[in-house]
Amino acid sequence: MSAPNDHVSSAVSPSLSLEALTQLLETIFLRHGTSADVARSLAANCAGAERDGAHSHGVFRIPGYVSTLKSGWVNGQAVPQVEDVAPGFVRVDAGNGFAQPALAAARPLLVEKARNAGIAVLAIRNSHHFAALWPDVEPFAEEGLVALSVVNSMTCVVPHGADRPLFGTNPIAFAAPRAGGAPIVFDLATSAIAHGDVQIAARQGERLPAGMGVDSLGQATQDPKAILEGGALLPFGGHKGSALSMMVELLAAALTGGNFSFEFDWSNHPGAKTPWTGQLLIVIDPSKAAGQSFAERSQELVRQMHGVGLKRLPGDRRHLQRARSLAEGIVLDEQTLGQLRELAGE
Ligand SMILES: NC(=O)C1=CN([C@@H]2O[C@H](COP(=O)(O)OP(=O)(O)OC[C@H]3O[C@@H](n4cnc5c(N)ncnc54)[C@H](OP(=O)(O)O)[C@@H]3O)[C@@H](O)[C@H]2O)C=CC1
Ligand SMILES: O=C(O)C1=NCCCC1
Repeated sequence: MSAPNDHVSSAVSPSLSLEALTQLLETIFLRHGTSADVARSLAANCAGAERDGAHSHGVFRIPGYVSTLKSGWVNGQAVPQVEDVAPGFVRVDAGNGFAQPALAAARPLLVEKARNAGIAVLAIRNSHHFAALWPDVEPFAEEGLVALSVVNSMTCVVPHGADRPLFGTNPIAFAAPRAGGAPIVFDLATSAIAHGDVQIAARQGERLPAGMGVDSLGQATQDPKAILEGGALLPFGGHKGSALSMMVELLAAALTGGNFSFEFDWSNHPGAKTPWTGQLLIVIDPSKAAGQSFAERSQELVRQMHGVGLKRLPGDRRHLQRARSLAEGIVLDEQTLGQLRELAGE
């Protein structure tokens, strides 16, 4: 097992420690006009995704962040405005900035309210979310809380039974504490495949499994380029995923005051990639619930699932990859690392 090194190329593939990758990404964000707070927040998020092998939302996203910042579509210096509106409700206007700093700004108040009232809602609007959603919920479960979050994105998914795209890929993430183990966490796009994975498949010249999307004529296709160039994605699970995607539009946009996935127009900002929408979080303090300890019950459920033959829980793959990355370093190919260094001005 080799030790993680800091920006040192090896004969095989270069690997970076989490700290070195985070620092490199922070430099990129700062260099492209974000405030120090925003740079720190986005770099930690993106490096954490890469560490966990969440490649569709790791360093793959950096050129998109940079082109978006350059286009003027997003305010990298935005200071989120947190409003305490009710005993169980916090609102944030992200000021056309990124969603992660808005969550960070509202987090202490949200947790205080959830612990006092048993439940609290955070409604973020006027925000851009270009990342994986699990980093937004996992930390709540690590401190004993249950968290659910939804965010809508940009029109690229055809609602079940319709013939043109309207919804975003609209992920749902959930985290719950578990006694004696990592929290239970899942995070899934409500589309049959995340848009990022379609882009990666197109770049690598791979075909997609059947049932993921349609071409510009509405015909089923397994060609990722046909989906990206005038085509669209399908929801997962037909009418069921479509209903969940609709729910995400309602909660992340209508309830927060953010844009629906079809409402914003970025055509005057060439290079803009980040959806300008909203995000909702619901945080529950399970110590207020009836019965035995929630975390013990979570663990009992997992035990029973393993008892019926389950080998992999959602989150298991990430945790395995996390342990590997922390021990051996985060492996990036030469070309990607070179591109990151260039963006960092190194
Ligand atoms: N910001 C935005 O607007 C958007 C962000 N996204 C992000 O894209 C990412 C990828 O989404 P998606 O492609 O749907 O995710 P996946 O389909 O890869 O995984 C969805 C969930 O299922 C788990 N899982 C996958 N395979 C198995 C299995 N065989 N057995 C048990 N559990 C399994 C995963 O756990 P594990 O992670 O451990 O594999 C994960 O929690 C998400 O992080 C999402 O937030 C997507 C759309 C829009
Ligand atoms: O992968 C996706 O789908 C998306 N990720 C970031 C925001 C846009 C949609």
